[in-house]
Amino acid sequence: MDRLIVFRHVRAIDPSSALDAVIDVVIEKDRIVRLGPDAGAEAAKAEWAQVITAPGAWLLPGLVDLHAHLREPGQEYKEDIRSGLAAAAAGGFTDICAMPNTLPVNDSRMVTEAMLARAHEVGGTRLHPIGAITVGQRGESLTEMGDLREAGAVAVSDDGRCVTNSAVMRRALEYASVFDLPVIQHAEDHALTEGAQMHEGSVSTRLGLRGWPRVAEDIIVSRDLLLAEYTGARYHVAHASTEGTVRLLREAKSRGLRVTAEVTPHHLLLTHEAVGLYDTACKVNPPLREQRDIEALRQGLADGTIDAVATDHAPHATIDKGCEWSEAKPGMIGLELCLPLLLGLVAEGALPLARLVTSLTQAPAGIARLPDKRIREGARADLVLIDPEERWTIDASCLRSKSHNTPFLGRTVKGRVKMTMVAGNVVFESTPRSS
Ligand SMILES: NC(=O)N[C@@H](CC(=O)O)C(=O)O
Ligand SMILES: [Zn+2]
Repeated sequence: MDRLIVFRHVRAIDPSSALDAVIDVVIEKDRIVRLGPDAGAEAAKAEWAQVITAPGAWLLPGLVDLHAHLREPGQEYKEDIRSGLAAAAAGGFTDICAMPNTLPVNDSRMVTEAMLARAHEVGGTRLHPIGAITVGQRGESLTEMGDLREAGAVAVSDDGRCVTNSAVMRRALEYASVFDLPVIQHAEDHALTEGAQMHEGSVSTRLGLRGWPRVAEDIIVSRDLLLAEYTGARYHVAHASTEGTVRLLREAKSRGLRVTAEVTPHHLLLTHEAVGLYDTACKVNPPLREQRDIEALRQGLADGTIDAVATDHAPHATIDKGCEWSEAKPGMIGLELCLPLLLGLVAEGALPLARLVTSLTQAPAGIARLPDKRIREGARADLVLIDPEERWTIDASCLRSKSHNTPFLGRTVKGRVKMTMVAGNVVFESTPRSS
């Protein structure tokens, strides 16, 4: 018998289809076949139907992450494709894009194909590799972007490193546009951040750490916007962290440039004060900044200047973090915490729910040119069911990721992913509430 899943009386939220209503959603095989008030009443009577009645639950399109580090190949002790995809499914993601700073770097068809073959074996959440911009991420010669694209890469980036040479960046934008690939920049002028350990400000002064000033990001973003305008290419800013980046993007977009940007949950929620007394869980690139940056990033996300939320899920093992601050690797995990943390922002009134949903679904899908994320008849059944009321405390034992490097451990959040579905297949289902 073909698969038949019936969601009864769920609040379905899909801003791109102007949908926010309590309805039934019926899934046959891999597609949404019917939706509407009581549209599932008949189907629910079928003996083989799997009926999901979850009063108060929300049904959203499957989430898309433009920026995750899965560490395979090469650093599987931090994460691998299996654990990374399991974490993604538990976080409500049906599609994630994997950054190329693996070992070896994903700068070739061979690595892209190997990653995809592995993801295929594992199943569940879909993996979309991002190829490197330059060979070995060394910032010198361009990769074979046509090959990467043909093998399945959805974008190019040297993330972890910035393409600082203007001539290389210009050629990268020109070359990538031949293949309609967005160029994702990790905007950091390395000359200004040499030896830097955190945001340059009052906390870095107090702790005696060398600072990573905002302007190191702003300089690259402003130069890149000029190059994007000159070349007409698709340019995307990874993990925007400064007030200046938001201002520059707003101006560029007002003139119709084809530029996009993402922001991470941690840059929307934490300032440099979180570093406290050298808490290495808060060491991240770009660094946690100040309240005025948070305000600008939230405003930018709310008004669409920043298109997408991306996790920058950057797993690191205890050995990489349980050391002196200066030795600790930058990065924090995010796949399983993104949605509940940001639902907190919505609850506070700092972000409209519709913007949050769009920035985690339709917007990143569009940037990576993935199929639409929609809740409507005929759409692929990529869905996430959440209980918006469930309170839970973030604890290492409930994480699927191999690494637990996050400053949010111990924080109580409201809202939990109950089920994730990829093309009608349930790839994650939470155990029923124990209380
Ligand atoms: N964000 C980080 O602090 N670290 C990332 C690289 C990156 O995104 O810059 C990593 O790969 O660990
Ligand atoms: Zn980066």
